[in-house]
Amino acid sequence: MTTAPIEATVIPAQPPVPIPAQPPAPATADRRPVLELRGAAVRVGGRTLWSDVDLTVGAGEFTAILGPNGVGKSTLVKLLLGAVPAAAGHVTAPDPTDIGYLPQRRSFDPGVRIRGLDVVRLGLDGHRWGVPLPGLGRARRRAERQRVDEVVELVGATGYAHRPIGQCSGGEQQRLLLAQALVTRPRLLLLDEPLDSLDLPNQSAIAALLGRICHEDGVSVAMVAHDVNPILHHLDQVVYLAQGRAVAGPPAEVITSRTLTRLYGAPVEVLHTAGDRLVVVGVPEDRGSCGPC
Ligand SMILES: Nc1ncnc2c1ncn2[C@@H]1O[C@H](COP(=O)(O)OP(=O)(O)OP(=O)(O)O)[C@@H](O)[C@H]1O
Repeated sequence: MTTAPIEATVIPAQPPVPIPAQPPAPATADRRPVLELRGAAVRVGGRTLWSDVDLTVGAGEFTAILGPNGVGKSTLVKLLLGAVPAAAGHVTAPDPTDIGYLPQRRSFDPGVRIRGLDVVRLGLDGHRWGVPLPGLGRARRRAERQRVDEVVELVGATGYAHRPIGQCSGGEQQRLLLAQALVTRPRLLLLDEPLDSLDLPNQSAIAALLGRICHEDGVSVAMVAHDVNPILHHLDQVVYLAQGRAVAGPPAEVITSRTLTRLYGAPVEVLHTAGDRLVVVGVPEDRGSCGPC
């Protein structure tokens, strides 16, 4: 039996991160799902990680991908990127050029001299998933510079974006990589544990920023998280993977003793601590787990 690290902590209020003006939303918003899984399954290394997964994410929805270590959360992200094939079922996701992706635990060696600004710009012209802004020559370069500055300001990284990224802290690097994922104005942001190297105030600030990107700018966000609490109040839904299956829905319906007990097939208790934070107690060891969850 292990305890999921969904701890109680008081998070100080953060100044709002400014969001630059975005193009106005179309009068007739597209109501089709941005991504959809129906009866989906994945296999890696000859083993089925999970199967029968149903998930629908609409435009501007914030979804957390939760579950114990090794259950296949990152593999779900790779499936949505088209980097891993579905072993069964149907998967609908945007074209990779319409997805912003922040991989798990990416960090730069202290000796890396490339500036933060240039790392962000790689999202436009050098990154695997990046596409150039329309236009040619000087006008295009000006538009790119403007967009890079805009997105660096959006993530609150203006103060250190001119420094070599190797000399930025883990949290600063994480903000610059988030800017890189956002720079092409993707329809879908796929983030693999983006709050990992951040302290609690920064977790709170990035969670609020992601909430605004979803709900004000209409970008869909699907984010792998080990601790749901920093993002809980911004989420529209969670998909909780365990024991080779998944349950998806609003957090208040999924992160409950009843739902998680059914999913794990063993008694699991969800506690509400001071500050309305959630702690999941009694999670059984998952056979595919790399450690306690
Ligand atoms: N290419 C591969 N070949 C064989 N096994 C793989 C491959 N990729 C992933 N796995 C295994 O699949 C399982 C799921 O991996 P994945 O990274 O998706 O888990 P996760 O839920 O994101 O884990 P964590 O929370 O620890 O990051 C793990 O046991 C991992 O070792």
